[in-house]
Amino acid sequence: MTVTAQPAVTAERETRLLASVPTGLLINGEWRDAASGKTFDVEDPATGKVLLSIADAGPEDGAAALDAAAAAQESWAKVPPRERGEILRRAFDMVTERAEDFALLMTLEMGKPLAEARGEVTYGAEFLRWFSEEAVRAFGRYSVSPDGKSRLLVTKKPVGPCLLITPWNFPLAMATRKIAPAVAAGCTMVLKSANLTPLTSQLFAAVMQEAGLPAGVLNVIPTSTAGATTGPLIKDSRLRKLSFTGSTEVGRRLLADASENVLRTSMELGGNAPFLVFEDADLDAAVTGAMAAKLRNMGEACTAANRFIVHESVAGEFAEKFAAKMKEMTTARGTEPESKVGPLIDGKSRDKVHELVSDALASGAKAVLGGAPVEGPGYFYQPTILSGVAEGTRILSEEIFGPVAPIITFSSEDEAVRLANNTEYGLVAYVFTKDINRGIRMGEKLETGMLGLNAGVISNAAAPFGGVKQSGLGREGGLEGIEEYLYTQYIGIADPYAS
Ligand SMILES: NC(=O)c1ccc[n+]([C@@H]2O[C@H](COP(=O)([O-])OP(=O)(O)OC[C@H]3O[C@@H](n4cnc5c(N)ncnc54)[C@H](O)[C@@H]3O)[C@@H](O)[C@H]2O)c1
Ligand SMILES: O=CCCC(=O)O
Repeated sequence: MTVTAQPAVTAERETRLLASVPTGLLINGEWRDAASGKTFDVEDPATGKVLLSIADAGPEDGAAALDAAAAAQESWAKVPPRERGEILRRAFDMVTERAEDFALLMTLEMGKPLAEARGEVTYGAEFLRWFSEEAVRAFGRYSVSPDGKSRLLVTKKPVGPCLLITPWNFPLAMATRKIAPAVAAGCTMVLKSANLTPLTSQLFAAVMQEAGLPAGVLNVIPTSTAGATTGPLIKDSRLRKLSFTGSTEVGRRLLADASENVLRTSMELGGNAPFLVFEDADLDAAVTGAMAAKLRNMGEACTAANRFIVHESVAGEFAEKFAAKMKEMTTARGTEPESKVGPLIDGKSRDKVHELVSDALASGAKAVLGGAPVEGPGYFYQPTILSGVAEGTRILSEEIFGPVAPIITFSSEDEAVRLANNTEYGLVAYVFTKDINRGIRMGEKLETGMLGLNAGVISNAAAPFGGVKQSGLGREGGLEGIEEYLYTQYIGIADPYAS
């Protein structure tokens, strides 16, 4: 495996890369037009220019994709686990070899700075490597019943055809985090990629084909009509699982739809992460962590720190040091070498960010830095810090999804915990303290699926990613990730000594 050097970004390279992206639907191993012949445009959020038009799946295409997945399920489940793992391992090598292509494509369609996109390639590819290793470890067990009169054989089997729905913010990693464990477990799939960033999934699906994935195992249906195209699939009895990553609002609706067939579901939903800085924290480390937890992906991450809850004795110094670092962050198209903060995904998202900031300012908060959209083309927003944000302000209860850090203060550990848990979300929390006992106590008291202790980014293919409360159900990655695509079957065996 060779990792490519970092070639310069030129208009020709962009054009060549875009020309290599399949623009059709992938159904039963073939790229084809939508039955309606319709296409939709994918835009560069930094310039508003159309990058590519791709096939726009409708209900008929969705049905064809599920037909293919259902038809391939039985034979795919019989493919030896080692072979499934080897396909994933080849895909890992191929994505790594084409890292620069994947990174540039993500920067073009999603906006993140190229350096961050490279980071996502590493992160996203790691799910392929991790699950290539997990494919051969879906162990069951054999035991003697407590009364000794029978034997218990417990096996793991693939759940069957899955519908995977992914968001726009991590175009590669959110796809590989679902596809890799499904492949490892022996499930077939229909992937509905995000309509704002479908291109990375298109290229990745082509890589999976090249890596040897049989026809029908992965079917890809980008669409501009998500509900109409995937709704019938969720109600089709051949579908056995829905794995969704996206907003809590949409997840809640899909869960209701999935209840009709009592579908197995995984839900990776929204977050409202608290970032706690205690009075004994190493403030420089806390600021480094805050920069990562806030500005990774321009704040467009479910794991983004949404509320900075800082002890009153260090809040002023923390805000000052944080602002000094934030000031160094240049907003520019992600392909520009100086870019540290790319554009937000679209005008609607930027308006929502500004609405939350304006509401906080009107409620008495102070802008330590920023506080407005960036003039000119693209959906850029100034890196922003707000201090003196009052409890109950909207910005503390809604996902910001932008480079904005509201600071609220506390005076006791109990108050910090109360503020942190005061949300319907429960994805991740960050805690900065030098007191290890306090760190452990926070792990016990904070209602989140994940905790970063003196760390601002904890995403890792080897770790179980997921939330509690309205942040979702199930886990992706880690030892747990493959379990989401397996069901347990128990076979009771009569006493082998009975005559
Ligand atoms: N917990 C996690 O792991 C995680 C990871 C990334 C993003 N997110 C969350 O995702 C959200 C941002 O992503 P988004 O704006 O793409 O979310 P979204 O809920 O709007 O869309 C997510 C996906 O669902 C599709 N969709 C929308 N309506 C649908 C419907 N009726 N039927 C079927 N599919 C439908 C979209 O086209 C997209 O592919 C944030 O809330 C963020 O926190 C969570
Ligand atoms: O947006 C949420 C996913 C972020 C991650 O996997 O680190």
